[in-house]
Amino acid sequence: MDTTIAAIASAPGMGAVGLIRVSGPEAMACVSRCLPEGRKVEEFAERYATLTRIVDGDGAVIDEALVTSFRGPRSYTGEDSVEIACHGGVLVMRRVLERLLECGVEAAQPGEFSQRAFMNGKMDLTQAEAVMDLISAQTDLAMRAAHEQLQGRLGNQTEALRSELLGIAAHVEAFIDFPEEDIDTDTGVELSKRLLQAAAGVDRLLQTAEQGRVLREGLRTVIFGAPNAGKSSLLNGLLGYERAIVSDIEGTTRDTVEEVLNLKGIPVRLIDTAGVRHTEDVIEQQGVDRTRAQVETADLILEVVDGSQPPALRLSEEEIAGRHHVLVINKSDLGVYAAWQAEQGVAVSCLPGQNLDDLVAAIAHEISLGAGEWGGHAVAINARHQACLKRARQSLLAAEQTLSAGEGAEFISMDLREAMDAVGEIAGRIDTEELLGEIFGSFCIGK
Ligand SMILES: Nc1nc2c(c(=O)[nH]1)N(C=O)[C@@H](CNc1ccc(C(=O)N[C@@H](CCC(=O)O)C(=O)O)cc1)CN2
Ligand SMILES: Nc1nc2c(ncn2[C@@H]2O[C@H](COP(=O)(O)OP(=O)(O)OP(=O)(O)O)[C@@H](O)[C@H]2O)c(=O)[nH]1
Ligand SMILES: [Mg+2]
Repeated sequence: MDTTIAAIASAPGMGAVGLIRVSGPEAMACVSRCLPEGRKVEEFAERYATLTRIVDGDGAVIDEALVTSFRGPRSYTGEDSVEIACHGGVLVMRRVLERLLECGVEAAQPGEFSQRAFMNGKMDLTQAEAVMDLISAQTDLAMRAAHEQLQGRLGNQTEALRSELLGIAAHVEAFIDFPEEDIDTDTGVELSKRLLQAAAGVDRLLQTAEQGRVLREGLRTVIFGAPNAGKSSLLNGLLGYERAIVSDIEGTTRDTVEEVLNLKGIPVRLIDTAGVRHTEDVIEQQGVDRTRAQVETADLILEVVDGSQPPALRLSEEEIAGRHHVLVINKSDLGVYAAWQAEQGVAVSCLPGQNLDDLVAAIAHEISLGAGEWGGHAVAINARHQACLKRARQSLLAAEQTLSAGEGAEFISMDLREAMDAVGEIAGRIDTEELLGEIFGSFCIGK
């Protein structure tokens, strides 16, 4: 962290304005070297944009830019920082960055600005993660969840939990200091109650894992069915534009086609697949294999059938057991074949101009949208938080069992310490560089 780093912070590619970020002890000095003779960032009004030229080593102009300085600790990273808002040309930004590298800065690693902000106590780990969630959010609901986390909601909850555990541990440890004293019945009952309450708190957080995963990654929704059932037509109908090729030739879709649909705030990753049938065509067969693989990992299966025809190939009972599954009886405009009437499904038509509201409602129902389960939670944890919380729960339950079994306080204390470590890890009480590197390494450059 004694180096000075720089990166393009705006999206890759051309834009009206491009932002280059510089952070570290030499940020102002390095940027000053890129300015015309006599101009110094140190003399610019701090936190105000100043118009200046950026020049190369020979004094030739690279660009005209707005430069803003932030003196640490009052900056995003907590270090001295400078932002250069230059023209958003790919070449312009690259030239400015190259000039900075000549002037002594190093190219930032992915997530390095946020990692520094974390190291300098500007944000906890859940907030740093929330920054990335916010950037990658695809729906309002996902954005709101990221915002809650960025405000410190999850970090505050886990830190409160940790401090409760610390309180319990202090109580338990008092008995270790006086080995002749056993934990008396009243204290044992009280401690046990507090341990179980803490475990219940952990459980409540764990229950938001599924929602968190879907908000971050989207609900993997696979459109399955025989060739010509109208799967690609359904994809297009739900999206509201012609994403996939539709034709009356069986086997039109060969590879999977994926697009995100915003379904009442939930990002739904719709995956159109190749129609499943027996085929001698090796390429089509590969498509069919891909379809089968997609079905196995789907969060939701939309099984599309041609309702104007008698039932043929269907997913088996075993294949849909315990899965979110909606039967879509398509081509209802041609009349629904009698055998389908008895089935639990949604009759639709994917001809252009038809509305698919009934299907959207059925999907929403299937994933419990109607029950107000979405968006009601203040937090939605990610996979890393989930792993920490599972460890914490296990240790808490172990501590409670040790207590109930009347075993020594030092054993309870050990379990509690493990639980505290696991909970503390969520907000970033981690002492290995490696783990941090792994987390921040998945961020984007310039963040
Ligand atoms: N130009 C620009 N826009 C940006 C960012 C940025 O870094 N630069 N952000 C980056 O992601 C986000 C805003 N987040 C920020 C958070 C804190 C500070 C900051 O300077 N904090 C100081 C001062 C606080 C204050 O003045 O109240 C501090 O915490 O001490 C800056 C940006 C979105 N927009
Ligand atoms: N009448 C009617 N025709 C439909 C409907 N939906 C799709 N079709 C027609 O059915 C044919 C097949 O549609 P696709 O969407 O390509 O079918 P698919 O299931 O994707 O087929 P494959 O990609 O070959 O597996 C096309 O000619 C569509 O226009 C519908 O609701 N009503
Ligand atoms: Mg198709």
